[in-house]
Amino acid sequence: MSATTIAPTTSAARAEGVSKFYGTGDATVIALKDVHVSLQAGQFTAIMGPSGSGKSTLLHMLAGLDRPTSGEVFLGDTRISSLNDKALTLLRRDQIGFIFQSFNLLPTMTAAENIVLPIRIAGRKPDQAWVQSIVDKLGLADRLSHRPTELSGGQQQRVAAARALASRPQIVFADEPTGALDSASGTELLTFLRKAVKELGQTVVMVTHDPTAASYADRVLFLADGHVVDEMFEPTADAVLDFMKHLGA
Ligand SMILES: Nc1ncnc2c1ncn2[C@@H]1O[C@H](COP(=O)(O)OP(=O)(O)OP(=O)(O)O)[C@@H](O)[C@H]1O
Repeated sequence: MSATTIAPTTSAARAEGVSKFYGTGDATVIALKDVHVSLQAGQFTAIMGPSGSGKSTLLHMLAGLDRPTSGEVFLGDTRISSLNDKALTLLRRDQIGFIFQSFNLLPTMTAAENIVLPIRIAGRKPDQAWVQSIVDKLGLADRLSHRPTELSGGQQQRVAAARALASRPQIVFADEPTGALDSASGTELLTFLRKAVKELGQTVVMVTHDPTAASYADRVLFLADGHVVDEMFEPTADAVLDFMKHLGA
């Protein structure tokens, strides 16, 4: 009988017994309750669930944008829930990429300047070959000298995606990244995120309402009432939609 080899897996981020309460007394809202989850490095994970189920709260906890009421959050081997504010700010700047629904580009800067801004702020030099490969994959090469107002929403979000990946972060968090995009621009962005994971070895975690967007992921986590209630690997849009109907979304 041959021995079974279990492939080693590395956790890019994990939550251990994470709860998050907002408010006090009768007004307390339980946004997350005892969540245990581990997100694999080199995977594309989508977080789905009905409105108010805790998706953004979980993303904010994992990304060190907010602190849990109880429980622990790790980025790789670093216990981020016990870092002070300054250390957490540096960790976010140096090791995490963010893509938000609203792009958050600086209007006075060109696309090229926006893309490398976090690296410049950190006092480092961009890896030009890496940045160029990201820009090429995103089809932004002929837009680099444009300012955000001279770009479409889809192009602005692709600049935001380039900025998120420019420093080769340990993990990229995307909160509803296609929420403000038309479907063609959304597809372009999702195709890029898929390639960033498959071809560039990046790790992406995305909150979305859209089953089609979730189908680009390797794994979907389903939240309901502040709990992770299920997960799906190699999701299809139809399977995700069916599951969301069960959750009453
Ligand atoms: N800063 C806050 N203060 C008070 N309650 C909050 C705060 N942030 C979130 N909540 C509450 O926590 C719960 C979870 O919110 P969260 O935004 O994480 O859900 P979500 O699944 O991302 O929702 P949506 O899909 O509508 O964006 C909700 O009941 C929400 O009203």
